[in-house]
Parts: sequence; C-alpha cells; structure tokens
Amino acid sequence: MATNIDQTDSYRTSMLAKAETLTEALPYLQRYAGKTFVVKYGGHAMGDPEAARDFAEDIVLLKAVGVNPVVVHGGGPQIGAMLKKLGVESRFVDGLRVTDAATAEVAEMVLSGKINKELVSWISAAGGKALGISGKDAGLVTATKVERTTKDPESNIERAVDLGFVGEPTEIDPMIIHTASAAGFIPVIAPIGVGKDGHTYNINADTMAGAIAAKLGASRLFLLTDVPGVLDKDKRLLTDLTPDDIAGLTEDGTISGGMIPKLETCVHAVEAGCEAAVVLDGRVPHAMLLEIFTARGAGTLIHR
Ligand SMILES: Nc1ncnc2c1ncn2[C@@H]1O[C@H](COP(=O)(O)OP(=O)(O)O)[C@@H](O)[C@H]1O
Ligand SMILES: CC(=O)N[C@@H](CCC(=O)OP(=O)(O)O)C(=O)O
Repeated sequence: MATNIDQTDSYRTSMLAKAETLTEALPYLQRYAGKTFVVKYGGHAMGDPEAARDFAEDIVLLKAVGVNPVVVHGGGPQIGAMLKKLGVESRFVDGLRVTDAATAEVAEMVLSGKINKELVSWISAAGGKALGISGKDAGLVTATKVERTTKDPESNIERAVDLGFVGEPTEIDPMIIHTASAAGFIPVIAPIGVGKDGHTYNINADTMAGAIAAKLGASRLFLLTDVPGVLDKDKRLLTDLTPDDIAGLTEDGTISGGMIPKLETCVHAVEAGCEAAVVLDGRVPHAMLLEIFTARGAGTLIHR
C-alpha cells in the first residue's frame, strides 16, 4: 500500500525513538546483569489493576534481561479493609499496626493468602514464574517482637507500649531466595515471620524488604509507593539523598508519617551493604523501568 511522505517520516521518527530507548538501556543492561534488586510493592501502589499489570511486566522483563528481582509486598490498606469488614478497629503506633492474636491471623490471611497469590498470578500472566512465600517458609525470616516506648507529654516519662505480635526480622536465611532465583523463579515474599517462640509476627513491609536487601547485599532496593519520591517543602522531587541529608529533612519536619520509617529502612539498607535504595511512584506506568534503564531516573535515589 502506498504511503505519503509524512506518514513515512513519522513512522521513521517513532521507530528511531524506540531504537534510541533500547540503545540508551544498553549500558544499564550490561551493568545490572546478574545483580539482585529487591522491590517492595506497597499496598497503596497496588490499588490499580492496570498499574499492577505494568508492575508484573517490569518484574518479568528484569528477570528476562538477567537481573534477579526479589519482590516483597505490603498490603496495609487491604488488611485494614478486611479488619473493618470483621468489625475490628486498627490502631497504629509510629506507623506500625498494633497486632493482637486475631489481627495477626487476619494479617497473615490477607498478606500470605490473598495479596501474595494475586501478585504471583499477575507475574504468571506476564510470562514469569513466581514463587509466592512468606518469611515463614524455609526459615527465611526469624522475627523478634518489636519493643517500643513513648514519652508521656505531660510527665516526660518513657513508657513501654505493647504492639502485640509486631515483629522485626532479626535473622534471615536467604537460601530459599538464592535457590529459587538460580532456578529461574521470582521470589514473591509476604511480610510475615515466625519467632523463636513459635508465634506468627506481622512485619512492616518496608522493614522486611530493607532487611532482605541488606542481607542479600542487593544492588538496589526499590520502594514503590504513592508519591513521586521524597518531596521538599515546596513539593519538588528530591532526586538524590544521603543518610546525612535524610537526618536533616527529618529534623526540620520535611519528611513525616509513613515516609520516616521508609527512609529509615533505606538508610539502614545502604549502611548494611545494599548499594543504593530508590523511593519511587508505583502508580506511574513502568516507573521502575524508567528508573533503571534511562539516564533521567524517576524517583529519589538514596546512597552512602
Ligand atoms: N517529604 C515527603 N515526601 C513524600 N511523601 C511524604 C513526605 N513526608 C511524608 N510523606 C508521606 O509518606 C507517604 C508514603 O508512606 P506510606 O503511606 O507508608 O506508603 P506505603 O503504604 O506505600 O508504604 C506519602 O503518601 C506521603 O503522604
Ligand atoms: C506491623 C505492620 O504495620 N505491618 C503492616 C504489614 C503490611 C504493610 O506494611 O503494608 P504497606 O507497605 O502496604 O503499608 C500492616 O499490618 O499494615
């Protein structure tokens, strides 16, 4: 079929742009082949099914080009919705859900049973082989009860706060991750662990991802959330931060709420051996690919 010159030109321009995108990716493909990326997919970011599909495609693409992606997922809003249906109120202390025995059961059911398998299905649909597990499987995560105190504003006295079955990962045996990754599987991990006391512990998903990234000495820890990255007081994106910058931003109140534990996780991960951490917007289509394979990047990079 005959085409006029304009169509041919625009076709050529669009093909050239595609080829340039691929060649721009080449040095990154070479740099990251064989490396491990830990990706935390937050409950807020996974709300939109189209974004979830894009996310799954990105993970499968990473695996196909020789990166070892390890997915750790959250599900805070989804646990909240289920507890609400059951008539149970949630209370948070420093961003952590106070977890009694019944809440721990619901958290495990939602995280390990529902969200974990949903993500496995999305990754399978995108052509990958996902292995859905929690920290309980193959001794991956041994959790210890989180101890917290708060200061009474009037008397200034520190008091212990009992968060119930909220845990932090204190021992990680990464064997299952190495075995699964080497065999071509993509580990998808729910933030649940078991204690030496035999109890099930509910673990903040950022904390879980950071601890796993540190243990693996991952090249990157990605935290996908519902903001473009860390923003300054004028809501402009901060593209590059060091642990010292983060201490200053916390001190002057620029970062608050859920961003505080998120950035604490990033600082801990980079200080414990992960090369760099990135906070980025999981709602943006293919945000992770743009961050990894283009010179521009897409979120906030945290490095030593
Ligand atoms: N300086 C900041 N830049 C970006 N987000 C911030 C900042 N300070 C506080 N936040 C809050 O942190 C939230 C992200 O943390 P959180 O709600 O725990 O995410 P997730 O559920 O994805 O783990 C943002 O939605 C935003 O409201
Ligand atoms: C102890 C604790 O708070 N655990 C979290 C686990 C899920 C999570 O962290 O999910 P997001 O990343 O989506 O917030 C919770 O119960 O909500």
